[in-house]
Amino acid sequence: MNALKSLLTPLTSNASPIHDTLRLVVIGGTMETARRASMSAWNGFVDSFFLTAHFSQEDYPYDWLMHWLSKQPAWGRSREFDITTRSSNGITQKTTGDLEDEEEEEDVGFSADSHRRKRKVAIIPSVDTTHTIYYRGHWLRVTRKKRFQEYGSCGELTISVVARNNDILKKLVLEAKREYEKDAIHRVHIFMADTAYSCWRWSGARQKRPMSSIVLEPGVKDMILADCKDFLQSEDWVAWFLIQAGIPFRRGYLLHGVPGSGKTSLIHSLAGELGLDIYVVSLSSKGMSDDTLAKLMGNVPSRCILLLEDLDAAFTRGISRDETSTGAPTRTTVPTAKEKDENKDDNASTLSLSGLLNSLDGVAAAEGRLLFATTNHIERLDPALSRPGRMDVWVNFKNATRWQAEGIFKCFFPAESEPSTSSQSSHDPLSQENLPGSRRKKQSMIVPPLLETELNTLAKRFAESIPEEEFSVASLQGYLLRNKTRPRECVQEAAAWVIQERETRARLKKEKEEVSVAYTGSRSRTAFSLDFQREAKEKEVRVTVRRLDNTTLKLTERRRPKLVKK
Ligand SMILES: Nc1ncnc2c1ncn2[C@@H]1O[C@H](COP(=O)(O)OP(=O)(O)OP(=O)(O)O)[C@@H](O)[C@H]1O
Repeated sequence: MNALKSLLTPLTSNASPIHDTLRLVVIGGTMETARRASMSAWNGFVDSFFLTAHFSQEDYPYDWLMHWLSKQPAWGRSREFDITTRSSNGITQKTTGDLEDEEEEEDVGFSADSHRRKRKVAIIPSVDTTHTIYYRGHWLRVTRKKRFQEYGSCGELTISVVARNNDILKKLVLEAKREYEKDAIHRVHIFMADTAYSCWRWSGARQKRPMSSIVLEPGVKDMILADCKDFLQSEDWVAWFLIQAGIPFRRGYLLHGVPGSGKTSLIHSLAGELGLDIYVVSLSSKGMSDDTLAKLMGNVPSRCILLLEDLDAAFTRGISRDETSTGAPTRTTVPTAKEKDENKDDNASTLSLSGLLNSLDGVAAAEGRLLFATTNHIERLDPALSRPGRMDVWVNFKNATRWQAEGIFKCFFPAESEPSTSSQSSHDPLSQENLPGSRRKKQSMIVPPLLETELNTLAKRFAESIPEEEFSVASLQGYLLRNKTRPRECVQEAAAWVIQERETRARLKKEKEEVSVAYTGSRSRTAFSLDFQREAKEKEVRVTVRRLDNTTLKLTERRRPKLVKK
């Protein structure tokens, strides 16, 4: 205080306007500094009572909390908000009833106007706005933020609460998790490998597909499902014992066979049945390398399905293998820095087979996850990759048998129970009982339900028109989809469709052969022209040398190269 007085005395002794102004500046500045200091001290004091939790969009708890918040009325009453049709987690954010209408639900597509996909609209409070929500006797301060990173922005949620310890935040997270899982029970989450940053990106949540909608030869589905369940239910001590004994605790399934036979569909269906997320890696994707794959494998959660898609495509894109290798994982074929540099330009996959085997066999792989690999060309796979221990269960997917044709027909048309029989849910996944509300209503409006006896007869007749193992289930599904409102006509026209399909295939095959011949011809012409250019270049060099040699001889001859057709 004395110091302030001594500072002000020279000013007060002189009453000129300049001095008055200076005096005001000094007093004002001092007061503002004091105010700021006291405010920050107060904030610091108040903040010392707050517990704050941060949730990053890159991790699951963020999704749980966003889902929980979307159900809080205070969150929906925000006065500054974003309107979006995208939900961060595949589970629609329910913030307000104003923009929602049960009839407006996203339609998956069985109605005549299914091309007009309707979207749900959600309201999410804008970033950097703070909301106060009352929860179990505490006031939560919730703020949504955006954090900028090297590869784009990432959402963040901050929740502060005045409490003695973090019990209340733990309760909140657990409750949010439970609610999220309850609502996500009908969905399978899919994560795709991002090779650029060696991490997993959430790519969407799909509606679970009932196992009954996958039509495979009797026993196949049950066998795989039982095997997966058996593996997942292994007691922890079994896993521990096996790992200690050096025995790999993992299970690999190789699904191979013709395209469109249900390999991917079966995996999605199994994921739904087992309540697992799917992590998908395409080994031939750009930028895939041994290191990237190892990092990705290390970041897969222990309970999930890891799907290696189109295993054979990775080979055609140049997975290399040391010829002397025995199949045991080694690092000998890891591309050198020079090789990597050469590949950098086209960003191609530099994954080696040894790198792949290392990743599959590595420590991170032995955590009880299910590995599924699919291929259309099993003959192209290295035996080391598909040997038992890496791929324990092999399933061959063939073109549709008559039995499958009958099954897929029944999946397509709704069945109505016979008046006399008790109401019984048919195995049909699209049957009235198995469809969600609005979709069930719409389908029964456009497809008149068939009595079960008629459906069985039609399905049998349809199967009789389909040749054994000639068409994929996907192509039969395409035909049924085109006729989804006319089951009877669909059966009558099936034989004609088969003939038409055969003709189309023959025509396409012929066209392909012609293109291939033309391509081979043009390639040989190109090869010839390249040979010519190379030879011309060599001659030119020789002539140039001669010129240099003959400078004194004054020889300036330039010969044309001879054309040699190889
Ligand atoms: N066995 C099946 N049961 C039911 N639907 C099937 C079956 N096979 C194929 N489909 C249908 O055909 C379509 C393609 O199937 P899917 O993608 O599972 O085949 P895929 O064998 O994985 O093919 P690709 O090898 O080309 O990846 C899907 O819409 C699926 O519903």
